[in-house]
Amino acid sequence: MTETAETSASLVRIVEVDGKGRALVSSVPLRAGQIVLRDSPVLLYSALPLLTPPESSKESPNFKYCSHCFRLVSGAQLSCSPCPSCSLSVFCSPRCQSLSLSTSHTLWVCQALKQLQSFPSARLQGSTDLQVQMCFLFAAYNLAIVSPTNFHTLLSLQGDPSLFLNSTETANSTTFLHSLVSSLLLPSVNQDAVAFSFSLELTAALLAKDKLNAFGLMEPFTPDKERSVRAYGIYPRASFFNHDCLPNACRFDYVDGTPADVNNTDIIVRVIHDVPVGREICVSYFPVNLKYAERQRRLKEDYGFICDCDRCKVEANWSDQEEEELEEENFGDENEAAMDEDDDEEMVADEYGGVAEDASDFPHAYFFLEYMCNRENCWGTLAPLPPSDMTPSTVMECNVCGYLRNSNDPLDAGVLK
Ligand SMILES: C[S@@+](CC[C@H](N)C(=O)[O-])C[C@H]1O[C@@H](n2cnc3c(N)ncnc32)[C@H](O)[C@@H]1O
Repeated sequence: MTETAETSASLVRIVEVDGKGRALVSSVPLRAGQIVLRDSPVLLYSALPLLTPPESSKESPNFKYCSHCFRLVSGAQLSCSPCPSCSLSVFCSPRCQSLSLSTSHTLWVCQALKQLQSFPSARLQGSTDLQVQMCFLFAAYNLAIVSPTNFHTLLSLQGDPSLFLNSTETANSTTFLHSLVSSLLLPSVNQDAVAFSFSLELTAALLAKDKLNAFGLMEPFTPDKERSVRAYGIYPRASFFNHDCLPNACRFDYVDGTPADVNNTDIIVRVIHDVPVGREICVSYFPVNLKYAERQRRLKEDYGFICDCDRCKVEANWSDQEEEELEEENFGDENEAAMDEDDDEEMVADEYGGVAEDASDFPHAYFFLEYMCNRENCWGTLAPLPPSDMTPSTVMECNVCGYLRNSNDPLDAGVLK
């Protein structure tokens, strides 16, 4: 991937779209596979339960990943010692440990973790969700201390405090988390620099920013396990991508990639097919195989909107039976997305990845054939590798399992890596 953040930054621009808020649209015609954005996180935090009893701390799920760069800690590194002070964090290298002291694992974070461990609250211990939210709040308030500018950026993202104060249940857990953070002795922060006053409202606002904008860095893919998240990150520029159930872009990360890569937690967004100038670039906020009702439920509950995309408009009219049949045909067994050869005739892509009018009852069939990974239990999205000299690559990469496939090969022809 040769494009830099600087060159790709000019490929998209931010606009306001009615009913969606800010959005990213293409400033130039884009070629399939082109990188439109590379973004680094302003903060990262573990998605795994924070608290484990001290006697079993070596087996803590958190110790699978470096607490700073979130790489899988493997082989000889398994003997890495946890932070001697809090014993809740582990680092994959002296470099990560040393960097973390001024960034992710400052004295305050370390002491706060230690205090939580020493005086555990039964409510916190009993809820993984609260532990993960607590982890986020540590990272967010720590950001206010180590980088007021990035803290401002976090506050500028979409997300209103009312999201975490509007029902008795959420207000109750927000109040609980806020009082826990309050008890953990935030060091004196230069209030002018960060321009915030520590309050329940602020904690609620931060939780809302996290809920609407965090990207998950997944645990390594295995076909026999559900997809699960190892860490969440806030990527401010990537946060401007809106959702579409038939996305024209998808994001990649290479967290466990080359050991020398110091930007291993960056995310890279590539368009999956050609996109004309002025078109909104959207990603899918979850795997594309989810059914209409499930997608609508998640978008409403997690992101607060009703999706009115082209795919939803079509699927809103499907009967349960039709949905079941199409589910069988497309998402049934591994490799069955190939469908019958006869069906193929109706699925002719136009130049921008859309399909011909006569497929109006299932205009997205082509999408699943072409851009959905057919490995068992993967449901990732495929995008071509970046073009070289604007010549599109024929190699498609899956953004979940990472496999590479030549798009000219039959779907069951196996993989390149
Ligand atoms: C990660 S942010 C995307 C950027 C956001 N539009 C902004 O102004 O910052 C997610 C939020 O954008 C809005 N959004 C995203 N996709 C949408 C869509 N397809 N239709 C309506 N609103 C959408 C929702 O408010 C959602 O909670």
